[in-house]
Amino acid sequence: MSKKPQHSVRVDLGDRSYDIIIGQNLLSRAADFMTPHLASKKVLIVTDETVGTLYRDKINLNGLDAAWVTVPVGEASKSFAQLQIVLDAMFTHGMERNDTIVALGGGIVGDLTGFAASVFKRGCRFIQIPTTLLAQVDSAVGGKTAINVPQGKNLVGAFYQPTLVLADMDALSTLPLRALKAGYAEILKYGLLGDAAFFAWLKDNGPAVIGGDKDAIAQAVKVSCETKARIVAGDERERGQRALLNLGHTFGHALEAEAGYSGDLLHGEAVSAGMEMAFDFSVALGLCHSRELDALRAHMKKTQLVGIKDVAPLLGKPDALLSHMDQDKKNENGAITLILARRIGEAFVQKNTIRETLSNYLKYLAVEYGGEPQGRISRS
Ligand SMILES: NC(=O)c1ccc[n+]([C@@H]2O[C@H](COP(=O)([O-])OP(=O)(O)OC[C@H]3O[C@@H](n4cnc5c(N)ncnc54)[C@H](O)[C@@H]3O)[C@@H](O)[C@H]2O)c1
Ligand SMILES: O=C(O)C(=O)C[C@@H](O)[C@H](O)[C@H](O)COP(=O)(O)O
Ligand SMILES: [Zn+2]
Repeated sequence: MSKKPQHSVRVDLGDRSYDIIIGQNLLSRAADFMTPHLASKKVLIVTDETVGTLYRDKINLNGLDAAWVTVPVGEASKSFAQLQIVLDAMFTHGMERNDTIVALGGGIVGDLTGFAASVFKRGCRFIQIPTTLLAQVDSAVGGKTAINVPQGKNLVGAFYQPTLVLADMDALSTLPLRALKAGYAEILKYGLLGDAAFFAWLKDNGPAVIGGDKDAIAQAVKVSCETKARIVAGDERERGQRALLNLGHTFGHALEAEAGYSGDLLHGEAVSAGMEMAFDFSVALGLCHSRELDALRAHMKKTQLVGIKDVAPLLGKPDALLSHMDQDKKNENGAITLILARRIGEAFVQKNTIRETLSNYLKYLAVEYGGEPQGRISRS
């Protein structure tokens, strides 16, 4: 048994409360951690091809009646087709409502598996074992589950909480730098939306997080999970403050749609560019001082995050971006809701965005950056 430090963060949701266990050497003890949360021995592990290859032999499932299903890598797996494959595997394994489906992988596996859990026999038990930085700090926590449809990102899904989250820091040692940076974007989000002191910490420690420093990563995961757990506990179904977690996402999801959900633009990359847009738009509206945007840009440069310039080829069609934003789940009465900022550490929910103003901003982006091959996101 490892003596290395281990944190536990509680997501307080009454009888659906659960713990996020953050530590090292957890996969090798997975059965021990999971067993108290199981009502039966039968589990189905959902993973993707990469994670399955790396971790199938490393996760300890001793004593459990475990079956596996593997989906292809990439955003295209958040689909009805892969949902059907996962559900078929659950039926084939003879699962009942009290049996447990386990997501072993990044946010794509987690979102798909959680949605399968929510609909299988009207809801079965569900455990998250996130293996990307993004999934450990964000997607495995809070119960948003979804697949994508042609109309847009995450538009078919459910709020459905896991009973346990096991975040093993050791899994991150195999993560490519690009995926670490994509996860870092969601960590940065917590500083930007409501925690200037955390942003200050990231200014000093962000490069270490991206560089793979285990202590820095553990601290960043802990603070991120604490923040997300607090926000979710206060507003599970995004009727108010939870929408702050969507900072950068209204723009970001539109960019992902324009990129065709291809590997050219990862979710975390779209979010970092989207957060820069949210601050830039806030400055343009006179809601935020330009020095805040400058500070964000300086940090994004230092940590080499994807920014507006990098997504230039996706900015050439402002009307298309606007129509993607029209499908956003935060919208009310036909008007777009955006998460904007007053300063670093203070974001707010802006309902009823004036359409013409947003359209003009997107047109400005198209003229200023659009179509120029300044960045590395390729035109597909
Ligand atoms: N539900 C939520 O609250 C929430 C929050 C944030 C993001 N998301 C969703 O999460 C998805 C993005 O998740 P992601 O960034 O984890 O992407 P991902 O699941 O595609 O994982 C990124 C890549 O890393 C690989 N990988 C995973 N773990 C690995 C490991 N330990 N070692 C080596 N390679 C590994 C995967 O195979 C994949 O190629 C998006 O669909 C996004 O919409 C959901
Ligand atoms: O948990 C939340 O709430 C979030 O918004 C977290 C986001 O990082 C995540 O990408 C989420 O899936 C986006 O939610 P959506 O409702 O815009 O699909
Ligand atoms: Zn996100």
